[in-house]
Amino acid sequence: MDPKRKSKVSLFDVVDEATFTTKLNIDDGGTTAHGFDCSNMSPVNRWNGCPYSQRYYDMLQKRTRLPVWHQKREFLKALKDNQVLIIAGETGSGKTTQIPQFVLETIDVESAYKHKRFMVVCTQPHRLAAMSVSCRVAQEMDVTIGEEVGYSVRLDDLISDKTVLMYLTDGMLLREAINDPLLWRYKVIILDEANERSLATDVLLGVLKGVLKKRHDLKLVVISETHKAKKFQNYFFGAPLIKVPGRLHPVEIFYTQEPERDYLEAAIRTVVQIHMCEPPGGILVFLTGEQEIEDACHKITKEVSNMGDEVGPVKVVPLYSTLTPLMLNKIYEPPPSPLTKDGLAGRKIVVSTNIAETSFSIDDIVYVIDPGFAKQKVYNPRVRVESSFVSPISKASAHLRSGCVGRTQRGKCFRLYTEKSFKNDLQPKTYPEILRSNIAHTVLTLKKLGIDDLIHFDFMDPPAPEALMRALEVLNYLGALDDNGNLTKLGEILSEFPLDPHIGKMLVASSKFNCSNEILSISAMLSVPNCFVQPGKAQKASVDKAKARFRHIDGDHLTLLNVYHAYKQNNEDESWCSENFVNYRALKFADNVRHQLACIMIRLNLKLCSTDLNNRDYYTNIRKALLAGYFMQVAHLESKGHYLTMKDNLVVHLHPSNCLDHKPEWVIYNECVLTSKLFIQTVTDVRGQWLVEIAPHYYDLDNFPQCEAKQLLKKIYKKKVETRNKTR
Ligand SMILES: Nc1ncnc2c1ncn2[C@@H]1O[C@H](COP(=O)(O)OP(=O)(O)OP(=O)(O)O)[C@@H](O)[C@H]1O
Repeated sequence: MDPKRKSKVSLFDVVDEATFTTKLNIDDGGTTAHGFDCSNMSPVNRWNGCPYSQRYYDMLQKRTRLPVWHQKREFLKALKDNQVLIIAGETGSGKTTQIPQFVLETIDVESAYKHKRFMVVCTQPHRLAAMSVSCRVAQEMDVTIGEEVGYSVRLDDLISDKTVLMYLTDGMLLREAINDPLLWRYKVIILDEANERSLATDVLLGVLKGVLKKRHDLKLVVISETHKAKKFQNYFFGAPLIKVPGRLHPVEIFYTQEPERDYLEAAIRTVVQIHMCEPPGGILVFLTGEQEIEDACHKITKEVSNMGDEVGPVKVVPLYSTLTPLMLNKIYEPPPSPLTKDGLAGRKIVVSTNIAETSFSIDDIVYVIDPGFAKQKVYNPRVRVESSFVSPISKASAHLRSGCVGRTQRGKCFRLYTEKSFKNDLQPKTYPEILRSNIAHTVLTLKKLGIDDLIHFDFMDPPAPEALMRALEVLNYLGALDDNGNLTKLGEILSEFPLDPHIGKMLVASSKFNCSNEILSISAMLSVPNCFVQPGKAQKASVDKAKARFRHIDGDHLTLLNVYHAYKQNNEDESWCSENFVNYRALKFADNVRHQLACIMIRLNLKLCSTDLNNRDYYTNIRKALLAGYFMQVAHLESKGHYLTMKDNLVVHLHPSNCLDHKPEWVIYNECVLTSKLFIQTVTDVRGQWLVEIAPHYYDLDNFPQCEAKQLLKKIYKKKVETRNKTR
């Protein structure tokens, strides 16, 4: 080992803050603006033995101005004295980037490398946050991303055996616990944004509570927004709480006089008004989804450019979870310069989903526009379908949004709803994901972790008994759990896929149906929200024409397969994508997902194979494999012209976006969406006899409600018996 790497610091010895540089702006007494003594800092990076770069010093100077720096000593002392610690603070105080680095200072470099363990992990609810924060922290530590600092997210990671700090999604840590139940690789676990209460965070909390009892050397730091910190304190037996001040300047809140009829139009109008009338400063607009955000960015840019020299230039930046870290960096860039020397100031406008409420803090934002809506995932256990709805946000969410300004200067928040509506209509808080999600995959993970007594598992907020029962039932029908609720061999396999168990089942079945290559592509395409670009109304006809080129008359899954094949045949070419209105980034992402899923299949010894394209069973085999995963999401065309879902008997309609050229008697579907009616989306034509062939245990007529489909299935069963008798 490089002797320069040697450190005398052992775990939880508080490192003296006197580790700074003379290259900082130091006052005469050798201290920084915060009074730290910088005179005896080593000029060599203890992690890689290299001299620090100038960028390191520049960043360090900024870091020392973050509110959390004032509490470094207090934090390290509390961490030394306690097994669990709760940190609460407003967004932008430096928790995500600095706390893990403070913890690292307590780690002995030599033993870190000797034991080849990741010492510190910090979880994030969003993959984009994990990827981007790790890059930022690698820069702050003056090391290469993927070496000393890395990330691990679903289907992607960048780590090495040198990694000592890893940012990862909470779901990934949960998966790690499957193979390493006591998480021996970690010395300190930091659960960041715990207040978001993602499904995986909630399960992790329960799992970690158990691990902490068995591993007294493990430390846990839970980072939360101030209002929810008390709940974490209570959950962890009164663990100490450190409050970090965040917002330092007042924020004025404005409401509309009357409710807005069209929140999107109102948001764009408000952006333009602010840009025309308010002093310089960035604008953050909250909208609900990727397509809406892209449209809004387009419209804002157009409206501002129509105004010519009357206003300064704008840089409009989207922010949503499927961006790449490189694209995300734009949110931190400065506003555009004035067009001429004496021209009007430029402005940065970030248009984001609610991901910006907690996961990203952008310092130069002065104005927030909050239309009061967000896309929420809701699971209906009765019909076993998870859907996304645009719904009003909670008061807690509105508070977080207004908290995105005011840290570096005074700010303004424009709520596009009335004060009365804020007071009377918004519910106090957003319900944790565990109370509104399909928990089948979570139950599978818990079973794999050896947690059988789910009723008594220490959930912070236990899921509804109906949701739990539904999850157990679904897993039983899929063959992942036996009738006693124990994990089967297939369940073990399905738990290896970081995906909904229906997709896992489809992948496993696809090897038997000789079409796993195709099902891999379809599964990957299902993991991206929209593979087509949807520009404004003007181009709708051209987009529809382009889409028609990929259309497969038997359904949307096969159309997705056609899009993927065309993308590969055209050498993943970006300009081909834009000519055909195919979302290049989405396809690139899907391709990566496909690669990762293929690796899992190879590891599990599942055959990668295809039926010959000229064989007439090519598409039939694919449709059968789809049904093997989705046999619980089937609808039948009733004589009255609508569809009825199997067993639940819900009246549904084919979504107008479907690619079918006919109304099949039976269809499988991926989602149910409620707009003007209840629609089924992403549908494919299947045959009635396949239902009884592939899922006879589910289509057992003794347990089937009366409906037209039951009569048909009876006939199919009868015919099957007759054919069998004939062939005997
Ligand atoms: N990738 C990045 N590029 C530039 N600046 C960044 C980046 N990531 C974070 N920052 C800046 O670092 C500072 C600290 O951010 P940090 O995320 O640690 O705060 P936080 O208290 O954890 O806030 P949040 O709750 O929003 O995550 C902020 O000024 C932020 O703007």
